[in-house]
Amino acid sequence: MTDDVKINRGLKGIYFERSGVSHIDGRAGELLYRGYTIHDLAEHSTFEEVCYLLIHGELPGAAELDAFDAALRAARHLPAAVHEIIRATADGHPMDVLRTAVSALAALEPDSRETGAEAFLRNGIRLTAQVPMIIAAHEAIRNGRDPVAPDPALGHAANWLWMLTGEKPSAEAARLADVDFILHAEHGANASSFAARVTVGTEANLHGAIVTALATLAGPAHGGAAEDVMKMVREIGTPENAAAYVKAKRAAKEPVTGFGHRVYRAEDPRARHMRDGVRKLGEEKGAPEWYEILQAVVTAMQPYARHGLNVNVDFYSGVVYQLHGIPMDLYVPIFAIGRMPGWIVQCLEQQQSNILIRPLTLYNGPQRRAYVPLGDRD
Ligand SMILES: CC(=O)SCCNC(=O)CCNC(=O)[C@H](O)C(C)(C)COP(=O)(O)OP(=O)(O)OC[C@H]1O[C@@H](n2cnc3c(N)ncnc32)[C@H](O)[C@@H]1OP(=O)(O)O
Ligand SMILES: O=C([O-])CC(=O)C(=O)O
Repeated sequence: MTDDVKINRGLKGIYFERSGVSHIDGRAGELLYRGYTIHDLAEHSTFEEVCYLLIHGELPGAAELDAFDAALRAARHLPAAVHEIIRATADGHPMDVLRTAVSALAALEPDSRETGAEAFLRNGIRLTAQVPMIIAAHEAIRNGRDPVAPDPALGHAANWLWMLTGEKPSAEAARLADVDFILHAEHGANASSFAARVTVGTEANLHGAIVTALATLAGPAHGGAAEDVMKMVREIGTPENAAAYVKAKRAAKEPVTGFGHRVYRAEDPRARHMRDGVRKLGEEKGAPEWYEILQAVVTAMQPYARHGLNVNVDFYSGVVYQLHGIPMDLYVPIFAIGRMPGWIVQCLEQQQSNILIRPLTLYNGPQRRAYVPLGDRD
């Protein structure tokens, strides 16, 4: 009932906490994980190494990495009841199936209710290993196949492709998936990580926070964008149609998906790596037109770049998955595989200096008024 309060809708530009995990410079288009640029990590690192870095704060030594990797591989197990739940929900969107299965794991694995750093770490590693298993098992079951057992000889990305397709991936395909996971691993107070922190703020457990995060990631303004970009590319059909498509969207004041970001004003630094992936893979697979359509959209959006409207990470990633023959509805779940360490470390940070996250809404409903008994209402 106060008129002079400043409302920060969407919490735009508001710092709600300190974090030592990732640094985003939106104007420069720079992203650091624990001080290392995303470019160095994408070029030289593996997802397992990045998980260790994000969670423990330092790059691992060889023995530390081996132990971390062994723990991840040892955690590749799903209770039989989860396969039953996947069967029962197999016709649903993979993101709904994934969220339901993680929720079921909370009820099936007794230590999931434990809180505290040690429990978050233990459950976080287990969930990091289980999330790709759930997605791959769903893909097998909905196509009438039995889930593929994990291969302990394969790393995280290669094993996920193996479980998804039942075929051993090439080194290049495994590396591209690995880089994709690295690029999606962490991004500060994005909507899904913030939602996970809100859950932990109530002293809830990690499984609950990951369920919250999965629900939040699914929307098209966040992780769902890659799927929408692919739909857009299909709708555009040929590079010549891109300008008219963009013009119509702008005239209707609708967002062009894969563009825009709450923090970046320069190009999202992660996009560069995915752009290279689309170009190379498109040429390799004899399908260069996808890259050409995307670039035609970028050209058509050029006039808006000076307003800070550039491509984000998801502009190119959908087409990379498409070129790999991965169904469109798996694009958001793939983002979730990559984002696991980000969610875990944000939850750990939240828990280490916990506080209930509870902002205010400024009331603008009716003034105080007299209650009218049911029989006296019009
Ligand atoms: C991994 C990720 O989550 S990355 C984001 C993935 N999402 C998408 O790609 C969906 C498309 N993008 C969007 O909807 C938005 O850019 C968001 C939701 C990501 C960010 O939105 P906000 O930070 O709230 O920006 P906001 O909506 O205020 O946009 C600022 C201006 O840019 C315009 N704008 C923002 N995104 C777009 C877009 N994709 N296409 C066209 N115009 C856009 C807005 O219309 C607005 O213009 P105005 O000031 O003239 O009204
Ligand atoms: O930071 C954001 O708002 C969205 C994003 O790019 C991410 O989660 O990777």
